[in-house]
Amino acid sequence: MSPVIATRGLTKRFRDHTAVNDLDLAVPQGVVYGFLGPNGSGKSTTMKMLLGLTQPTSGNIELFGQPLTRASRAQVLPSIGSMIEAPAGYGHLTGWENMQIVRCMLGLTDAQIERALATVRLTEHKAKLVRNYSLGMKQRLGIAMALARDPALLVLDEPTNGLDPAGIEEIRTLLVDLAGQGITVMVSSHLLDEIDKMASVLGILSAGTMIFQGTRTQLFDQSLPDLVIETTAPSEALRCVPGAVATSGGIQVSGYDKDETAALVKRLAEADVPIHEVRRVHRSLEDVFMDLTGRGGLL
Ligand SMILES: Nc1ncnc2c1ncn2[C@@H]1O[C@H](COP(=O)(O)OP(=O)(O)OP(=O)(O)O)[C@@H](O)[C@H]1O
Repeated sequence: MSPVIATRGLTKRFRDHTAVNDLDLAVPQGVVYGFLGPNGSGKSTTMKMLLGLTQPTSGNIELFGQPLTRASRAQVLPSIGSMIEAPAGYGHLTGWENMQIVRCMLGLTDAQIERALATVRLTEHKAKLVRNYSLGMKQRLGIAMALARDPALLVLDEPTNGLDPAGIEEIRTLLVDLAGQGITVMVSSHLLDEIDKMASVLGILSAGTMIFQGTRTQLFDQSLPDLVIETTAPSEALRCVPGAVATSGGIQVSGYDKDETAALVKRLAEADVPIHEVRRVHRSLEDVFMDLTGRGGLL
């Protein structure tokens, strides 16, 4: 199946600054795609280009297998719900009144509005003024606005921004549910933790460039956990293993694959270094990111 979003060489320059550089996105159907990167890495700019809100400097965009052009825009965009930057909503109107504006603009029915509010669990708060909503409720109203048109694709820019852990969990559950119903969800965040728990495919941006795209497992596969070798003779072991560092009870070394590990163990054994244990260090996704970004860190 062709991806719901596919870009080739997507690039956006603002004067002499390249905000998005040669991006090849591939967002499969029916997944939560986590679009991750630090502030200023180009996530919003990319999403705006996908929605036809800003023109790429170069490159191509395909949505639902169709090139995004001026001519195809009117056909394709109604299938996409979006929330870019701060959630929409007039504070002096109620949630319901805000949704009515969306209904009128998009020519929707009251039933669609009711359903969207129910999906984000705002039905019982729909008569409240939006300025009295919590941040989480405002975010959910923004998502309801994006959902009202029954989109096949949702594009959400930082929908968990500023939420407390319970609010994040609520949005996470909602987005995973929507993907379960076949809606493709592209969601950006600058926080690794928020994305990791909901996305099955990750795209990671750093300074406008995609440094990784794939599943979480593929991400882990790209990174080799450090090896820890327990020995009672760390000084001898260090002499045999260039680049190793001493740890309590042994030495630690990075970048050894399976074959290299076997050769290393053989070398240590031949040098009569007593080996009590050889193990991989447990790694968090955060560690893997650190590796990818050259220990400079992503976030
Ligand atoms: N209209 C614009 N004119 C000039 N530069 C811009 C414009 N929009 C974005 N930029 C620059 O492009 C880069 C990428 O910005 P963008 O907002 O896409 O990043 P982001 O990853 O979404 O970050 P954030 O989470 O902070 O919004 C930044 O350096 C930003 O200053």
